[in-house]
Amino acid sequence: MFLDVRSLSKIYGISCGRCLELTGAKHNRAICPVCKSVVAINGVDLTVEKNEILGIVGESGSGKSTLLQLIYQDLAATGGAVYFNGLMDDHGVPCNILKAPPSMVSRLRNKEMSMIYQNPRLGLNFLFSAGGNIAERIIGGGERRYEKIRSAALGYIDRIEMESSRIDDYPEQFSGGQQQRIQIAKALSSSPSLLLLDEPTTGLDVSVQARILDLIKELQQEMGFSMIIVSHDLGVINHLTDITIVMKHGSLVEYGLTDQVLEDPQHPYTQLLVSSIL
Ligand SMILES: Nc1ncnc2c1ncn2[C@@H]1O[C@H](COP(=O)(O)OP(=O)(O)OP(=O)(O)O)[C@@H](O)[C@H]1O
Repeated sequence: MFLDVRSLSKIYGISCGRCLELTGAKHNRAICPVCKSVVAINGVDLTVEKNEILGIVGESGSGKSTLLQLIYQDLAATGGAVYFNGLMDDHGVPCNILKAPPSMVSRLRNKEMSMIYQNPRLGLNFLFSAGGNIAERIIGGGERRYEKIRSAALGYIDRIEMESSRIDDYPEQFSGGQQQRIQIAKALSSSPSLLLLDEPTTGLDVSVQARILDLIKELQQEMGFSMIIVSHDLGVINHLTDITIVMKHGSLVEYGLTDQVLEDPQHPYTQLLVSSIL
């Protein structure tokens, strides 16, 4: 198994010890009735295989972004485990990366996993040029030779269909769609095996959205990484993903092949979501 997430939880607040059992989709609430903590993620289990694309949908506040941030370790989890790409600890036991030493976590974040955020300001350093942003990640992945870094950065600029003459321009000088493409180039420049995308095209013009989604799909097929994508848009989920999970109040209410989830939704929330686009 490439990515194995087990009983993952994130609680904001003091937590009384009963928060997980008293919240989630089955109780139709994310706020613990005893201590009022917010349970953003409640015992989530999921797996992703190599080259597989998992989609996450769910209403606003259901925990989609938090789930990605826990896997990428932008946020610290309250409980649970994440196993990644067969990584073992010093004793030859599968390594829960949530408890891995900082050196391993930084290697995972700088090389093995990449995140593309809805807001380019979270994924790009606006004080660096487009090329500088890509170079930063290539250097983080271990490359130190200037010529190699520059030519790799130019290669990625070309791959996202941008003029090479713009490599020294700053993020501020690009449109929203171009900034997202630079984020994609930066994220992929370390050749990650897992790409996490949090609403990467929300807020962009529909034609720009379509081109960026096609680009992501092409690059995924070419480079063969696994992907987890959060989207409000079932069209995006249908176009890109193999497997879909549906979240509500921090827990999974549906989990299956995307075709099945969209054609024959089982949970009332998913039925509502699907019927709203028909
Ligand atoms: N710092 C925080 N303190 C308290 N609660 C938080 C904090 N950050 C997030 N939450 C809560 O965690 C829950 C999950 O938030 P999250 O951003 O993951 O939802 P989402 O499904 O991505 O929503 P959206 O689709 O609106 O982006 C929400 O109830 C949110 O209010």
